[in-house]
Order: sequence, then C-alpha cells, then structure tokens
Amino acid sequence: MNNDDLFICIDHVGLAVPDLDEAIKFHTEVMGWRVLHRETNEEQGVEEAMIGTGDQLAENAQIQLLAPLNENSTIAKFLAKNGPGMQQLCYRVADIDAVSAKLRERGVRLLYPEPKTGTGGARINFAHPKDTGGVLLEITQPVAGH
Ligand SMILES: C[C@@H](C(=O)O)C(=O)SCCNC(=O)CCNC(=O)[C@H](O)C(C)(C)COP(=O)(O)OP(=O)(O)OC[C@H]1O[C@@H](n2cnc3c(N)ncnc32)[C@H](O)[C@@H]1OP(=O)(O)O
Repeated sequence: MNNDDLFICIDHVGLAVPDLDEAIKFHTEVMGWRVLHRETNEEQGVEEAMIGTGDQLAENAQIQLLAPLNENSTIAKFLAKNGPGMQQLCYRVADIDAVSAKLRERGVRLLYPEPKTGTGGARINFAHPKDTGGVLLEITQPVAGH
C-alpha cells in the first residue's frame, strides 16, 4: 500500500478554550509560546489564534486556540460537553482533493462534500471521530506562506 501521498506532517493540535484572550495570555506568559496568527472564522463559528515558537521550521506543528463565536458554535457544544481541552488533531496535506478521495475510498467519512475555508484561507475538511478512533481529525491544505 503506497501512502507517500497522504499526510505531510501534523499541522496543528486544536484546543477548545472558553476565552481566547485569557488562553493567549496563559500560553504566551506562562508557556512561552508566541502568537503567529489570529483570525475570526464565521463559517466555523470560531475565534482562533495559532501559536508557536515564532521561529517555525517549515514542518513544525502549531497549537491552535479555538474559542466559540456564539452558542451555536461546535466549540461551544464541545466545551459544554467536555470542558476546555484538546478538540482536534490536524494533518497537513499537499492535495486535499486527492487525499479526500483516498480516505473516502478507505471508508473514512469526511464531514463536508467539498473542502471549506480554514486558517489563512486553507482548504479544510474533517474526518468523523467515529471513523478515526475517537479523534476529530482535520486535514488542511494551507495556502503557500501560511
Ligand atoms: C478554523 C478551522 C481550521 O483549523 O482551519 C477549525 O479547526 S474550526 C474548528 C471548529 N470546527 C469544527 O470542529 C468542525 C467539525 N466538527 C463538527 O462538525 C462537529 O464537532 C462534529 C465532529 C460533527 C461533532 O458534532 P455533533 O453535533 O455530532 O456532536 P456530538 O456531541 O453529538 O458528538 C457525536 C459523537 O462524536 C463525538 N465527538 C464530538 N466532537 C468530538 C471531538 N472534537 N473529538 C472527539 N470526539 C468528538 C462525541 O463524543 C459523540 O460521541 P458519542 O456518541 O460516543 O457520545
């Protein structure tokens, strides 16, 4: 089985947090990370910040802080059920259409029929946690430079 064309690396690990500013304060002032990027994604119902070392190597994973934009957000639902904590693991891919086709062929359900927009304009999709051993798995094809 040739899997060379599936995943490049872990892109990020997503943490659900109730308050983005408070989470940024903790992760920068206590944990020593730096904020690399911040944005609001209305479609996903999140306010997010990507944090890392500030001197990211090309394939160095980041931490994504995810706060709910409103009570309908998947993050609000996650927080109500589980409290703050790890919400997702995200693998980086070069060609999300090809990887999606291969995962579907292997019986993994993806949540969206076509990729949606994620961090920095990336094309993203999610595999259902029931098909991945209980982990919400995102796949992302970033825009070059992000
Ligand atoms: C900005 C972007 C980016 O990176 O670019 C983002 O990440 S945005 C990040 C926010 N957006 C997303 O997460 C979008 C994708 N997520 C979703 O659409 C949703 O969260 C689903 C994964 C479909 C779950 O929603 P649903 O309403 O079905 O929740 P539910 O509570 O009824 O859960 C159904 C079953 O899945 C499990 N489940 C739910 N969320 C889970 C999670 N994050 N990790 C592991 N398991 C999870 C529940 O425990 C439950 O299992 P039991 O039945 O055994 O109790």
